[in-house]
Amino acid sequence: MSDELKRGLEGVLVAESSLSNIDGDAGRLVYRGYAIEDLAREASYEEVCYLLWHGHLPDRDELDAFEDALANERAVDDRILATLDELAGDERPMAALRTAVSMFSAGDPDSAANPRDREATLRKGRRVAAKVPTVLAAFDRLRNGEKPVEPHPDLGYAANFLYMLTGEEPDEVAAETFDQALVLHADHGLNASTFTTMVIASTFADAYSALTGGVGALSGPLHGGANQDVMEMLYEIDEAGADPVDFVADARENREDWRVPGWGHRVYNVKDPRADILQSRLEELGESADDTKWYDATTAIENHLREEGLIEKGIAPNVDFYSGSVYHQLGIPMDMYTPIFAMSRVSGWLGHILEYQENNRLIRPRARYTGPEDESFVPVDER
Ligand SMILES: CC(=O)SCCNC(=O)CCNC(=O)[C@H](O)C(C)(C)COP(=O)(O)OP(=O)(O)OC[C@H]1O[C@@H](n2cnc3c(N)ncnc32)[C@H](O)[C@@H]1OP(=O)(O)O
Ligand SMILES: O=C([O-])CC(=O)C(=O)O
Repeated sequence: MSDELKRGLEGVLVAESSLSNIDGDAGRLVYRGYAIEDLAREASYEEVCYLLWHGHLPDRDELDAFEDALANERAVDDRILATLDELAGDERPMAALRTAVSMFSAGDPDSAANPRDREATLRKGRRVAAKVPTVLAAFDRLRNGEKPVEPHPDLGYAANFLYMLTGEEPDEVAAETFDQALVLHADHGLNASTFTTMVIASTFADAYSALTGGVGALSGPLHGGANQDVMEMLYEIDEAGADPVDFVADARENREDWRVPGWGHRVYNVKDPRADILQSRLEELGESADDTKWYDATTAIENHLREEGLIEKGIAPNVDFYSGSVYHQLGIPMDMYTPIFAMSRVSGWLGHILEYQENNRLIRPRARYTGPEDESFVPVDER
C-alpha cells in the first residue's frame, strides 16, 4: 500500500474508460474517438447520448427509436410539479433540480430493479435525461407565475427545452446553438461530478441516488457553477460601466484569493477546445443580433490574460468561460446555466455508471490519519 498522498486525487488512475479522452497539453477532447469539433458540428445531443451509452453512433433506425423513447418519457409526475411549485418561491433552479432528480424514482416502474440490471439502469437514465429539461423549464415558469408548457413531441431534445422554457418554438439558429452546447458538455472523463456518481454507483446504490449526487457535485463554483459566475462578473462590469480588462486586473490585484471564473482546469494546460467552439458561436450570435458586447468583453479579458502570461502558466479559458454568454444571447436566465450543464452531463454520468458497474469495485480510498492516539476517555460531566 503506497503512502504517497495525492491531494484531490490529482493524476491518480482509478478506472479504465472508453467514453472520453482529454489531451490537456494539446487541447484535444474526443468522445469514443470522435473529435469534439466534429461532434459539435455534425451530431445532435441525442446521437451523442446514444454514443456514450451504447458505444457506437446510432444508425438511422437506432436514432429514430432512441429519440422516440426519450420523447415519450418527457412528462413529469404531478407530484414533482407540485413540489417544484412549492420550491419556486425561494429555491434556486439547481437545488430544485437536485430535489426533482431524487424524486424521479417515485413512480418509476424500474425503481425496485436490481441496480446490477444494466437494461433497467439504461431505462432509468433515459427517463432522467428526458425529464430534466421538463423540470427545469417548468420550474422557471412556475417561479415567474406562469403555467408549465407541456413537452412538444415533435421537437428534438434541445428545441423542446427552449420551447418549454419560453412557450415559443425556437428558430433554427437558437435550437442548433443550444444543441451544440449540450453536445459540448456531455462528458469529460472523471470530473468531480462524474466521479461522485461513480462512487455512489460503486456501492450498487441505484442510478437515482448516483445522479442526484452528480447534480450536487456539479453545483459548486469550482466545477459547473463557474458558468454563472462568469456571467455575474460580466454583469458587474457592465453595470459599473467598467472596462473589462481594468476590472479583471483590479480584481486580481485587490480581491483576496480572487480567481478568474471560467479559467483554469485540472486537466487542460491550454485553452479548452470547447471554449474555442463556444467563443465562435458567441461571436456569430452577437453579430446576427447586432450586439457583440459580451463577445467583446470576454475576448478582451482573454487577450489581456493571455498577454499577461496566464495561459503560459497553464491557466486558460475553460468551457465555462464562454457558455454563459452564449446562453445569455439565447435569452436563458443566468441561474439556469449550471442546471443546463447538468441536463447535458446526465449522459456522461450515466455512461460512466454503466461502464464502471460492468467491472465494479467499491470505491474506497483512505486518508493518512493525523489525529491523536491513546487519548483517555473522560465522561461528559468530568470534561
Ligand atoms: C466544467 C469545469 O468544471 S471547468 C472548471 C470550472 N471552474 C472555474 O472556472 C473556477 C476557477 N478555476 C479554478 O478554481 C481552478 O482552475 C480549478 C479548481 C478549476 C482547477 O484547479 P486545480 O487543478 O486544483 O489547480 P489549483 O487550484 O491548485 O491552482 C493552481 C494554481 O493556479 C492558480 N489558478 C487556478 N485557477 C485560476 C483562476 N481561475 N484564476 C487565477 N488563478 C488561478 C491558483 O491560484 C494556483 O496558483 P498558486 O499555485 O500560485 O497557488
Ligand atoms: O473535467 C473537469 O474536471 C471538469 C469538467 O467537468 C469539464 O471540464 O467539463
